[in-house]
This record gives sequence, C-alpha cells and structure tokens, in this order.
Amino acid sequence: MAEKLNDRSALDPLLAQGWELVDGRDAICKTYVFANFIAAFGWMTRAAIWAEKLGHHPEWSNVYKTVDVTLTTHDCGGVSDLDIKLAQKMDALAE
Ligand SMILES: C[C@H](O)[C@H](O)[C@H]1CNC2=NC(N)=NC(=O)C2=N1
Repeated sequence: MAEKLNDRSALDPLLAQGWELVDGRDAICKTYVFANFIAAFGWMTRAAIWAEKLGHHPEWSNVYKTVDVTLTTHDCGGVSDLDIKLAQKMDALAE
C-alpha cells in the first residue's frame, strides 16, 4: 500500500521540470503540449500502458494537442512515491 511522502523535497526535481503543486489538495499537475493531436494521443497511449504496468493511474484530460495531468494517490489521500515514479516516466516518454 502506497504511503504519503515523508520527504517533500523528493518533489523538487519534478517541480523543476514543470510539475506544480495543486491548490487545495495534495496532488501534482503538469500540462504537456505536443506538436499535434496524434503526438498527444500517442503519448497518452504509451503513458497508459506504463500506468497499468505500475498499477497507478493518472487523472488527465486531452484537448487537441494539450494534455493536462494530475497525479495523486487515492489510496493514501496524497502524493506518494508512485506519483513520482509515474511523473518521471511521463516526462521520459515526452522527451
Ligand atoms: C487496487 C489498485 O491497485 C489500486 O486501487 C490502485 C489503482 N490505481 C491507482 N491510481 C492512483 N492514482 N491512486 C491509487 O490509489 C490507485 N490505486
């Protein structure tokens, strides 16, 4: 079972990569903008396969070439190491 982060400084590298803390809840978010819809949806497909592999799933929405992502761990009611793992993977897939 995932646990809320003890060491919040673990978030610092993500905050330096465009992730932000969500107002009013323990979650992180990022907006990705791709070249076009196919690039955005292709990335979502790859990220979805990794989310399933990690057993950890994003809150996200897509409009044309933009994907808004929010990560939090529902099981523990806050950000956990699984959110960090998924965020790192999403960034790597977007490179
Ligand atoms: C049983 C199952 O593994 C859990 O419910 C997982 C699935 N995906 C999840 N995704 C997210 N974001 N938070 C969770 O707490 C969570 N729990």
